[in-house]
Amino acid sequence: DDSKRFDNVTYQPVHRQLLDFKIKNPHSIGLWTKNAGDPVDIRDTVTINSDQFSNQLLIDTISTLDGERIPERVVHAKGTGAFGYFEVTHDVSKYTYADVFNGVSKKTPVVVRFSTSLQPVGGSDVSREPKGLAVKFYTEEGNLDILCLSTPVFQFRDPMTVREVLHGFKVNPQSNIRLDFTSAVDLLTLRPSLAHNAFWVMSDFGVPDGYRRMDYFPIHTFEIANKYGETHYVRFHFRTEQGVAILTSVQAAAIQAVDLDYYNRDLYNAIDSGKYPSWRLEMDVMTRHDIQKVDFDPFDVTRLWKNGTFHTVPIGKLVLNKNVENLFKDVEQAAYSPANLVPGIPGPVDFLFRGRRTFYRDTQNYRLGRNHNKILVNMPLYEKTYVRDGTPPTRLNMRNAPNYYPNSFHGPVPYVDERRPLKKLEVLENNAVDVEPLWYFYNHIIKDEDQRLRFITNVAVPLAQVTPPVVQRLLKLLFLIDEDLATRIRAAYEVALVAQQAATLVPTPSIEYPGNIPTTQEVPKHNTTEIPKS
Ligand code: HEM
Repeated sequence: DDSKRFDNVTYQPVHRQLLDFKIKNPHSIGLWTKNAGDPVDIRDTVTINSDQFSNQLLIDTISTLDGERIPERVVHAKGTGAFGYFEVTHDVSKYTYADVFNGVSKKTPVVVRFSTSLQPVGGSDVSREPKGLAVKFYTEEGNLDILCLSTPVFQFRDPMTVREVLHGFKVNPQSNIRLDFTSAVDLLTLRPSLAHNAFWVMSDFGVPDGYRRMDYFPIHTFEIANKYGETHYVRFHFRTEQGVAILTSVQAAAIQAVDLDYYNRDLYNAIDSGKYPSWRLEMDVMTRHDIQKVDFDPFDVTRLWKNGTFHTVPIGKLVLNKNVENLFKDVEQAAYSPANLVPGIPGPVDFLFRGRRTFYRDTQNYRLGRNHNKILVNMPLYEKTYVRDGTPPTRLNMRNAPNYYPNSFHGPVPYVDERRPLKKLEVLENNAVDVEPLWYFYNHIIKDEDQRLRFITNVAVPLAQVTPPVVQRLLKLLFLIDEDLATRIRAAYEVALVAQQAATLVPTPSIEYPGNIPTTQEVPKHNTTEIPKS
């Protein structure tokens, strides 16, 4: 028995997935059927020398294979997921009446998706870019989706900028080069709000050592409300209980050369071995009064809140204890939307968030179809709507219930949420770019000379690929931020240019094959030596 033979061999859980299946299912899981359910005859599984047009198995096989791909996510395309729960550890009822965060020790099931942000589906996990965590809480009051990045600041405040960033930072339309640094730096210097997030990404924080080893931030300032209708303004943070760990660019390059799935592997192995990763969820809180007094815009997603203006409140714990069963079912078809909020969490009020309310629905309608909330992984615990028909899955389509509202025939009815805040906050945002957070990052968030040196090298090395006028514009921007930073990057850039030139002088040490690739086979010559007559 195979499963016994491998008992003493140590495989990583990712390598023994099939063996684990076999151990769980000591016999075949059943008869193989065609797509409509009729059993497959073994003679139809081979088609050579047969009437292929009469072979429904062949037709089913090829036509479904042809349709296997759906559009990949326009961002955050590469990712993986897991199941788990969220447990409330502290009483936060004075801040929010959201059921999911009320009642110490209450557990809510979750499905999460971790992602890289700019990689295509088959890309590299240890690429230098923000990483994502999306959490879907299946609460009693509907799905709450909280989407986070590994950087505590975002790139821009105006949703209009998003397409330019994805075009400028993803693949070049002619050269097919992923992350063309000329377009990235060009855009960044013309839209300097992007620089703060870029500083985080180019620093040690840009390549964490696995999805388990980083903190995650929803970034936006959320409005939350308690049962008296009082509001607070909060920034949530998921703090890793595995400890923050980073990879240097050199380490990441070495890993990337052999393993594009380094993060996926680490997460799967950890969960499968019972080392369940967890994060503490906490929130930095300001009152309505506080936000009017501070000397910075607390809704600005491109900057951090200043110490002394808020207090931090622990909420609970996110624990992941189950690997997904099927990547397509549980991860690819998952539709996380920041607009999926619940009573007690009215949500962010800034302009970027308002944009995001529409984008995710729209992109998921395109990617998964208009009924994407009826796909298994996205289905809320309870749902009764007046939505009907459309592209499958429609599930029971509300059976024979009335399909218009209002009606006098006992269709679903709305409720009155008396706790809902009466006043709506209107926020106006400034379009100016403040370089102070960038100065602060370089001088205070970067803690020591080693970190500073790695940051400078990470910025300077790719600059050698960028056209000189664009580099000059970047150096000007850096001078506005901090003279020491700009001087050191300029010096490191000059070294990088020389190193790049030197690299072109050294021939690539590839191995030559003599002649063309053979496309015919030599007839082996037989030994014609005559056998001596005895
Ligand atoms: C204008 C701003 C933004 C736009 C237009 C945008 C757009 C998108 C789109 C189109 C997707 C793919 C969704 C899908 O196909 O299912 C996505 C995914 C994601 N976004 Fe954003 N995004 C923006 C800002 C942000 C911000 C501020 C955060 C976090 C603080 C964020 C976090 C994420 C995450 C974590 C995912 C991956 C979701 C998943 O795992 O399925 N995004 N975003």
